[in-house]
Amino acid sequence: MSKELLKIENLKTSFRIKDDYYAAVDDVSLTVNKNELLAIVGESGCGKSALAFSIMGLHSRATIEGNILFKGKNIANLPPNDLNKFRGKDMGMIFQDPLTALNPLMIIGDQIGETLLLHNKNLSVNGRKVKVIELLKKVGIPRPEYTYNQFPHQLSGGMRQRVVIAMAIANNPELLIADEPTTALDVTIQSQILDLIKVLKEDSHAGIILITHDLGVVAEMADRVAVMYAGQIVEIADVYTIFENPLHPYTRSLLNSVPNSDETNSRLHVIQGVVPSLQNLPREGCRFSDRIPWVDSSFHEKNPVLHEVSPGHFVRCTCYKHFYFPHESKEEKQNVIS
Ligand SMILES: Nc1ncnc2c1ncn2[C@@H]1O[C@H](COP(=O)(O)OP(=O)(O)OP(=O)(O)O)[C@@H](O)[C@H]1O
Repeated sequence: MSKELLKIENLKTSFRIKDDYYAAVDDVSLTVNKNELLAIVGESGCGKSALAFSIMGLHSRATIEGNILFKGKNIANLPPNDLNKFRGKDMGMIFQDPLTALNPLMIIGDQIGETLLLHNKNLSVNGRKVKVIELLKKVGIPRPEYTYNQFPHQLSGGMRQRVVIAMAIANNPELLIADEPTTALDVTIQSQILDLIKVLKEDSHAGIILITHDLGVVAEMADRVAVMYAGQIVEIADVYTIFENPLHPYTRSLLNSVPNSDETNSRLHVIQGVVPSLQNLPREGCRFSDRIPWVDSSFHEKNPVLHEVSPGHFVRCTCYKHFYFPHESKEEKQNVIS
């Protein structure tokens, strides 16, 4: 049986702004296998959430082009009723902000119970309660019977995120999408939540898409990494390759902008500028070229495509062969990939 759980082909998600449509996700293709954690990284505004919401069918006003194949079935543009058969059952999502993901007027037990009921209409009231308590225990809530009757505002941020995870995994999804699940949490709680996601992967062999800014988390958790810039994947490879042999200037800039305790003398690189807004995104040529103006424009492709430079390692635009950091020594600059 195929290991492939999700296959996205040429996905384009566009938002209407005034009278025009602008693609926030532009020609993205990727796969997620069972028992695999694919991390998606990139600065704010690169299109990571737009991609996650497209997979879950959560955009109400966007146009979606391309294919989203879940176990071979194309779920792009399915009517909500058909999509609901997958959402919350085969596919679960952990959102960035647990407060907005929970209903403030409903006790925790009823919220999780409702998710169970949606996909298992025969579950008795008692059976549901037993299952909810089990789920609360599974996500590490210390007094599940007590928390069952609490409202979201009575819980700490970490506990709320655990509840959101319990909802996401209630129906044993085969695909779990976690969109910056620890952004709103302090560092100790962050690592507990990430450990929980790791355990879930080990226990259920689900495929997981983890969207994060945190490269430390990526190094620790991911099997493969997709680096997104301005709506496109600019590099994708297994986690070891991304950290040991990053090629795209954007990947290298991201990695080089993070302090590394092993290399106390190395200089950090500050990526110039910001991700352009949707209306100002360059739609032709290398989208990252404006942020590396010291690299000669002739080195960029006119229509950059993903090149497979080694099995499973794809890089967009041949400019990677000529990239160097301005602070690098002459020798290092000459050492660029030929
Ligand atoms: N509903 C919308 N209507 C118009 N533009 C949108 C909409 N949602 C997102 N965008 C724009 O699409 C682009 C990608 O946004 P997205 O939220 O996917 O980025 P992101 O990489 O997830 O950022 P963050 O890490 O901050 O969550 C941004 O320019 C954003 O302003």
